[in-house]
Amino acid sequence: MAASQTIAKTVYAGAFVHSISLTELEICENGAIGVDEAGVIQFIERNGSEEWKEKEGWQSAKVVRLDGKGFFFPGFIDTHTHAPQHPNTGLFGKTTLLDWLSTYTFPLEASLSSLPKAHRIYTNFVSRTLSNGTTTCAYYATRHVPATNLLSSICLARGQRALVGRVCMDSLSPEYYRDASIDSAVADSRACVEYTRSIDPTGAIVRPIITPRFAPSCTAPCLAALGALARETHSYIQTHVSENTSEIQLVAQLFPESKSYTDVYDTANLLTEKTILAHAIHLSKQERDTIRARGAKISHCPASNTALTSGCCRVRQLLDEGLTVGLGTDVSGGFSPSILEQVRQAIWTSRFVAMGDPSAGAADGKAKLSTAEALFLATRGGAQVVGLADSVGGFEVGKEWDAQMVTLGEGVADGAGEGQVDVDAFEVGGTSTALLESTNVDVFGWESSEELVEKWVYSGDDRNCAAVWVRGRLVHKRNDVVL
Ligand SMILES: Nc1nc2[nH]cnc2c(=O)[nH]1
Ligand SMILES: [Zn+2]
Repeated sequence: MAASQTIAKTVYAGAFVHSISLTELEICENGAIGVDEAGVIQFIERNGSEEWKEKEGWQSAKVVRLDGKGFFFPGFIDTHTHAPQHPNTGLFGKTTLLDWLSTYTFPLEASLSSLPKAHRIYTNFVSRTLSNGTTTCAYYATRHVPATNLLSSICLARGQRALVGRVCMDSLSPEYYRDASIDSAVADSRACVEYTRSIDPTGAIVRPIITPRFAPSCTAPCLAALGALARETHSYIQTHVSENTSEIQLVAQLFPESKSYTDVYDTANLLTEKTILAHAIHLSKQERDTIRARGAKISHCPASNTALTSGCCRVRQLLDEGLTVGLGTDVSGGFSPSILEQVRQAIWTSRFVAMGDPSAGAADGKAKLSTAEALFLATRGGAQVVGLADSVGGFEVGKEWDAQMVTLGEGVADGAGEGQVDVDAFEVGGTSTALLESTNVDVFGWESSEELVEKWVYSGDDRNCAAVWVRGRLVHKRNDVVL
């Protein structure tokens, strides 16, 4: 499924679900969404209306009909992940951030000096994120220019929207995996920006992102040079902030002149409206105020934060204070490439905060995120974080068709019917192996639409992701699906 396929005018008919505010989902049981040849939504009809059949030019449109249990849902947006770390997914033992980096992460990333190895990992990871419904991804690559450029090319060829960043690190990292100088770090980053712009001049699919790994990996002059490069090239910026308490202490030692971790980045002009800050768990009020004032955005990475025991991010507080938040898988600190998994994990983390996590202070009943709120972060919130709020994240006329088709299986066979059950009258069989294998979500037929969404969130996975489109192009399809 290459990005070069031509798109037919298409009507997506059936149920659709999307966020209409932080707290509200629209669940339309019988809709029709018309998408033109440019992948742009031209009309949305609700309540079984078929007025579109009278619209000029739409009579011969292709129709993708979703019958049975399921719905169209906006593509997920992963606001922070590390493609080269994918082979380590699930491998972290009992480490915390700093020993995890030196034990697991730096050796693997360094090995992507081998382009064939990078090719194998990146093609697999892009397929994996697409098959989980991720239509946009903010990727860290490694410090290697050829492998970083390869990741940009793969995203473009597969049609996945991506921000792709060459990782900069001129300090404290091992000798075998370090930028030789500030000049080379800047020159190599510039080369990656230029390459990405050369293969996708409008940035419709891939865009470059300046990527200082995190403050401990960069000297102050290197951070400042990267801030200047981002300004000069009008680029996005991504980095990590305030993930782990030992890391915060290390930053205080390395940058004694700075008021805080956030201030290190602010001094280097790295906090802009186009900045994505991953984790942001232990920020002070002053730091949060600075981030908001600069318009920088936050990627909440709940699975990673728990896996590396970094802490419980108080997302409710960030939202209440007006910060912009999306979700990130942070593979391989995070153990899953799925944003649906992050939706669950974000809800869980918020419940730990609500119950009174020791690092989060007193219990806070208001902290709990609802399913609708977590799905907002996964779609519209993410779109705000990566600068695409006008084009993706929800279904409106004028937005682009970045969507996934969620199917929830045929339903569990109704052997018993209603009323009295005579145990002896039933065969002691079981649900078919085929059904067990095809979905993890058991649907009995009496669930409301709202309950089907809840079931998908709590027990769904990539088996429920039947097809995925970016800008109207089909970029993933489950094998059994005929469109
Ligand atoms: N989670 C995470 N935090 C980091 N801080 C610096 N590098 C990394 C990384 O690769 N993953
Ligand atoms: Zn990360």
